[in-house]
This record gives sequence, structure tokens and C-alpha cells, in this order.
Amino acid sequence: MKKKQQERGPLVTLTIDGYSSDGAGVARLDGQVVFVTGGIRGETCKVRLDKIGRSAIWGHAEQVTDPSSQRLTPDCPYYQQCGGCRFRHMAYAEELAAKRSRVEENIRRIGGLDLPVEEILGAAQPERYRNKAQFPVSTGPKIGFYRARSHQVIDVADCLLQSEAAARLRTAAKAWMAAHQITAYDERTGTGLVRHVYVRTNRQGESLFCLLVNGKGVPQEAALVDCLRRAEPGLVGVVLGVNEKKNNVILGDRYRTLWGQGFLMDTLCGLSFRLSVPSFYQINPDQTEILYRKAAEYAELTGGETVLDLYCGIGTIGLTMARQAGAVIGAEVVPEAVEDAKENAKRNGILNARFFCGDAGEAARRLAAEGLRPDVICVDPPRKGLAPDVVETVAAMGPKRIVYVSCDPATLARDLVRFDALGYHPQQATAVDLFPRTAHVETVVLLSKGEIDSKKVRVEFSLEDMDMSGFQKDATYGQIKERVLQQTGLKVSSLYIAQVKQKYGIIERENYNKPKSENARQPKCPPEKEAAITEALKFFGMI
Ligand SMILES: C[S@@+](CC[C@H](N)C(=O)[O-])C[C@H]1O[C@@H](n2cnc3c(N)ncnc32)[C@H](O)[C@@H]1O
Repeated sequence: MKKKQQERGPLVTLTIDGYSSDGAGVARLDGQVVFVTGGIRGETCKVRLDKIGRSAIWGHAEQVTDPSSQRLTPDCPYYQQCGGCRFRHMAYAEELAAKRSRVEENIRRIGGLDLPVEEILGAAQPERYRNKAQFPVSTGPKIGFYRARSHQVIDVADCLLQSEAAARLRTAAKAWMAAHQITAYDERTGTGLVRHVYVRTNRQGESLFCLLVNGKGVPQEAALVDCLRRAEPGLVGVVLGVNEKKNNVILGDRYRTLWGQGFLMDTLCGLSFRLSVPSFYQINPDQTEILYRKAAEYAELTGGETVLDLYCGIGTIGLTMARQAGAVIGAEVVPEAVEDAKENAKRNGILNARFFCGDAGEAARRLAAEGLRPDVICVDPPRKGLAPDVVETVAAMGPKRIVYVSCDPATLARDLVRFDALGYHPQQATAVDLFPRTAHVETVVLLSKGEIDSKKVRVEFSLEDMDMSGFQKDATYGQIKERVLQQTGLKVSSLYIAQVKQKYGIIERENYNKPKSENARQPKCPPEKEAAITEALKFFGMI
């Protein structure tokens, strides 16, 4: 026993003073960073050191000496093994605080930018919010999730983040595999058939099932359909996705509908959307509406603007903005998603949106060469963020506003520096929790040249001169913003609010906000813009 404990690494007492990007507690041991799984900020823990690296040490909280008031007993039996959730041992409020600081710290440390993040927009429903389940499959059959930091599948009967329909369909697929001795794909050898079980569920409780396989078909297809239909009354379609390559890519190259429809419909922001299996769609619809509302607020559309929606997926951001814009152009690399986007525009009677398939950077360069000068550019890239040339092209198009939606605060921070160097300064940022209980967080940032360069406005006022009744020194962002608005009539940036907060005295800032009335006078999609769009669309063979 003693020998085993020594093999397990030393036990040390540490105090947790923050969180890492994957939700582990962060402590220090002789100046070196220790990532402590299961630690909560402020706690002193006996930490078992599991791995000592050159730049950091990894361990787990074996015993908590003074548990935080935020500590919870995890409510999921798989929590210790599964790689999905990271925050089930703490109250949701603490998780939100951790996520907000992570975004702010990334922007400050990686970006070197002092951009305070507004109050994080947390979820009213942090459980069963996911509308998509992708369960890896392995011999057994085991269908569930990967163990943390491995590709070993844990057989998970139910997940508190997923819909109950997804759990029922997963169990039915497992029964079908067992009954017909269907093999599971083995990543190491490239043999075996079933790779992933995929379920997408909409807000009305309908589900689309897809089986991803290493082959052109599966034995007993009719039995599979039958088994799934019996398990889930809300099932609307069963699809087979084919991926015969020796890789660990989840999605297929080709799809065949075995029963029902090959897509799912969903509603978002009052619009209806068609979703094909390979099309990206945000996994938390309630929080996505909040995210898109914030993006629209940052876009400040008045009816005549041209919006370029890069990395548009099935067109959701652009289409939800289309009624407040003169024209929307979306670019996306997945052909099925672009088809969905076109169909979604049609279905919702939106006539001023166009979508095309291609690399976002390439699309932006071509549109720029065609003379397109969008007023607002929205970018929502995958986790790796924007390539430097995309940042350059977007900035060179000279939009009034750039709305950057990001699912990775680190690459976001890197890209904000690049934009900043090109004259697009981050003005406001909000973190939105699309992924409660996991380490992920979404952020939306507004960047603009903000008329700062051309029209410097000195705003000077002393907080002492203001009506300070009921105003607390630790007031929230929203309270301060409201008070400044009341007192000065100015809608100011979060940077300014931070200055108000910090300095609490005479403030000097550059006012980038253009009076609304000035924007409102803009004609609806001016003819020269219409001509540039038409030219660009012709170039891409879209009209
Ligand atoms: C984070 S998703 C955002 C999608 C959409 N804006 C939304 O909110 O649902 C990123 C999208 O970028 C697409 N994508 C990835 N690389 C791309 C590229 N080089 N050019 C264009 N689109 C790309 C993906 O297929 C995916 O649809």
C-alpha cells in the first residue's frame, strides 16, 4: 500500500487561487504552476501530484481541508472519469465567474489589451441543454463518451447535458448492435463497422438519428430503423453516414437516408432552420438566442447596412440580422450547410441574403477585389480562430463594425491584437455560457475604428459631480453604465466603464458612438453597394 502511494506521486498542501482553461484549479508550488483537478478557488487542498512536467505540474484534489461554500457533490456518476463536464463539483455561479475571468485574462495576458468583459450571460437551464449528441462507439459494444484525455470509451447510459431522446436512441442502437453482433470501429487498426452514434434533437422534441460507419452500409438496416422508431416516438429520420478513412473524424463523406427525412427542422430567434447532419448548428439554442441578440446589439444595424457573415454555417447569424440590414452575404466551407442556409433564407421569406460555399478568407478577398465594402462583418470561426490573412482582408474591407463570435478565448485574444494593430480596436466584450458544466465558453466582441481616429471627443466629468445617491463603489457594470447614461446622455464602451470604475474621478475618453439619428438617415442599401454586391454574386456564379 505504501509503495503504491509513492508510485502515485507525493501529496502536498496547496491553496487554489484560480482556474485553468480546462476548468482545473490553479495553485503554486515553489513558484511553479500546479493544475489541480477538482479544486475550487480559495480552497486549501491536499493535492496528489500525478504528473510533473517541465513548465507545470498536474494533480488532483484528494482531500479538501476547508471546502468552499461553492462546493457541490457531483450529481453525475461518470463525472470523475468522463472528459465532458469540468465544473460539476461547484455551484453554477462560481463556474460563471471562472469563465468570465478566463475570457478577461486571455484578452489581457495574450492580447495585452485592457478590455473588461461585461457580465457573463449564464444559462437559466444548465442541464439537458445540448441538442446534439455524438457518442463514440467501441467493442462491447460501449457507446458513450471518451474518458478524460483518452480515446477510451466509457459506456454512458445517460448524460445530464443531453436530451432524454438522445439517451433512448443510444440505448436502442446499443441493443441493435448486440442483437445482430455488429462490430465497433477500432481506431488503432482501422477495422470494425460502427464509429459514432449521432443524435440531433430540436426544441419541439423531434430527433434525427445518424449512424456513422466504416463501410457503405450496415447489416440489418431495417431492424435498426425499427428498433430506433420503437425507442423514440419523436424520431423523424434515420441517416447512415459513411467514413471509410482510417482517422478519428466523426462525420462522414456521404450520407444516405434509411428512413424518414435526412434533416431536422428547428426554430431560433423566431426563424425556422433546416439542419443537415454535417451542418454546424450551435448546440444550446436558448443561449444561442442570447448570443445572437448580443451580436445584433453590437452590429447596431439600422436597416441599410451590408452585412458579411463569414463562417456562416447554415446562415443563422446573418439571417437573424437580415431584417435589420440592407443585404446579407454569407460564406461557409461545408456545402451541405450552404444548401441549408439558402433553403433557410427561402423558407423564412428573406430575400436580401445570399450564401456561397468556399473558404471564408478566400471569399472575403474575392468580394473585396470585387469592390464589396460591407458595413458590418461578423466572423464566427472554428476554435483555431482566424488566419492572419483573413484578419488583414477583413480589416482592409473597412467595415464600420466587426462582430467577432468566438468559442476559444485564447485564439480570440490573439486575433484581437492583430485587429488592434490594423486600427480595429476591441470596444466591448461579453462572454455567453453556451456550454454549462463544461470548460467551454463563447465570447462576442465588438471591434471598430469607432470614429475614434477621425473624431476625438473629450468627455470630462467627475463622478463627484454626478448624482451619486445609491451608487456603490462595487456597483456592477450594468449599474455604472446606466448611471453614466443618465448623467451624460452617452452610451459608453466597457473600457470607459472600467475607467469610471477604477479611477472614480475625472475621466477622459474618446467617444466612438455616432448619434443614432445619423445612422438612421442612411438610405436603404445605396445603389452603388447594390451594384457591388451584384457584381460579386455574378463573379461567384450565384446569379
Ligand atoms: C463556429 S461555427 C459557426 C457557424 C455559424 N456562424 C453559427 O453560429 O451557427 C464555424 C463554421 O465555420 C465553418 N468553417 C470552418 N472552416 C472554414 C473556412 N475555412 N471557411 C469557411 N467556413 C469555415 C464550419 O463549417 C462552421 O460552420
